[in-house]
Amino acid sequence: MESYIIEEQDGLLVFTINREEKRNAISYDVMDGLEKAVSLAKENEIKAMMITGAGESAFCSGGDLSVFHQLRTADEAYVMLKRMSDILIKILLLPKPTIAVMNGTAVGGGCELASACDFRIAKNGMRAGFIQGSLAITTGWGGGTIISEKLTHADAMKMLMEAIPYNDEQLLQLGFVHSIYSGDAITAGQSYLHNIMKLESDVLKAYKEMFIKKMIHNGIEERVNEEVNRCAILWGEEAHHEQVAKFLNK
Ligand SMILES: CC[C@@H](C(=O)O)C(=O)SCCNC(=O)CCNC(=O)[C@H](O)C(C)(C)COP(=O)(O)OP(=O)(O)OC[C@H]1O[C@@H](n2cnc3c(N)ncnc32)[C@H](O)[C@@H]1OP(=O)(O)O
Repeated sequence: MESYIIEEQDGLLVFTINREEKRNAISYDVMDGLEKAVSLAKENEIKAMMITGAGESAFCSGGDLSVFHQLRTADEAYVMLKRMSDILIKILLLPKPTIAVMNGTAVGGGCELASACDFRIAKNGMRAGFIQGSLAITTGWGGGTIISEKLTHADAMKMLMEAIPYNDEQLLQLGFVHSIYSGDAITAGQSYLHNIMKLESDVLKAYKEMFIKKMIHNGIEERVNEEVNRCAILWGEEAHHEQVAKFLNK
């Protein structure tokens, strides 16, 4: 089975992580798919991009720990973290509206992926959190930097430093989630974007570029690189490997 699905519906490019049995963890194959999707999303007939996960249980459980646990040193981790951070930057700076439809649990890198999107909507009952701190690392795909641009200082810091999952209502209050839905993920995403999709592509592009300019002015790319470097160093420490081993051996 393919680890991702890319489909187009009336100008909306939908990317679905298709690894339900692994709670839609991000593997190297999923990274390939995201790179392909972002490139397809640039085509003229695409007005907006949606990212979601297969099934009812998880949006994305972050990096695939069973694979990434083999990366032991800072240098080894850096290559993986940098690649995924480049993907997040591409999503962030895509001159089209993007939405993460969080159809279930989003933790670790799953929250980072959602952060790169302009809008985040959550299925009722889901939970999400930047739990990286509990694994003795920081966010390492750029998500910490990105969310510090989008939430208030205190809310972003609380989410990163508490490193716990929050429920849907708490996520709404923190400003991480913009709407709570019930039912089918793709329908919910289409419904959220309904009015936006009525506008001309050039209008959407002009608005999105205002936000892109601000982020670039704020040095987003350089700051994300710093995040990747610092996470890579923590990744190489024994404290991180011990926490991951605990999850894998549970
Ligand atoms: C690596 C990048 C880094 C970053 O920079 O951000 C990160 O992403 S760090 C965060 C990594 N993610 C995690 O620590 C989350 C780990 N997963 C969980 O805590 C839980 O699985 C869940 C997401 C809360 C879901 O819980 P539940 O519904 O009870 O499912 P299970 O725990 O039983 O999992 C089912 C199945 O899936 C495997 N799984 C889940 N998450 C991952 C993952 N991230 N990587 C690899 N495999 C994962 C889990 O091991 C189970 O497999 P089987 O035992 O073979 O069925």
